[in-house]
Amino acid sequence: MLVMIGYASEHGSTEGIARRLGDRLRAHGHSIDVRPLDRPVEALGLYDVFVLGSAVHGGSWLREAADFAHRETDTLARRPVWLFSVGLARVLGGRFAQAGEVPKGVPEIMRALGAREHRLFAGAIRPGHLPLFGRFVYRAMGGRYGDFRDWAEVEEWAEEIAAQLTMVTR
Ligand SMILES: Cc1cc2nc3c(=O)[nH]c(=O)nc-3n(C[C@H](O)[C@H](O)[C@H](O)COP(=O)(O)O)c2cc1C
Repeated sequence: MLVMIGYASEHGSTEGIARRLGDRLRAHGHSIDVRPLDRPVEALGLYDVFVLGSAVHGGSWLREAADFAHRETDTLARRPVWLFSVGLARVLGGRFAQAGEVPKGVPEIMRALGAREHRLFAGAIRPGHLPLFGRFVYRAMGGRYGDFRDWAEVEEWAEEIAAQLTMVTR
């Protein structure tokens, strides 16, 4: 299968997860293109399968990921699609978790594309990612800094997708 793994990543942690998913799926013999969603993708119709992910900012996907999903709905809806988000809600809990596991706009995208699943992965944050005032607010809300990505969980999900791909025919 020719699989496109598309990502929207402000500071690289979502890109890292996209690349790790790609490595695992490649090990199952699939051809993988890992591509940023803020650049044009040619010949989208050639892909058999899509895995699309975005960092979560302000409770939503980054604009380029949502724009891509809306712009390419016709093509994507004809293929198996898996979605993932990368955020800190689950890691930090409390007020951060109140926004929920599914970012704003993602349920609508799932429905429009007929996506098979949405996963929320833990991401990473450093003080330099936030403006000074943002750092102050983040600390006051009990926020912590670090790389919380759970690579075993990411690889497990890739294995689950790989298992389902054995049942996908073009
Ligand atoms: C400005 C900013 C806003 C963020 N807003 C949220 C949010 O609303 N919900 C959440 O779970 N994580 C939020 N995060 C955490 C990021 O989603 C997390 O750090 C993620 O790993 C970033 O991915 P990236 O490195 O690919 O950009 C925010 C981070 C930044 C820098």
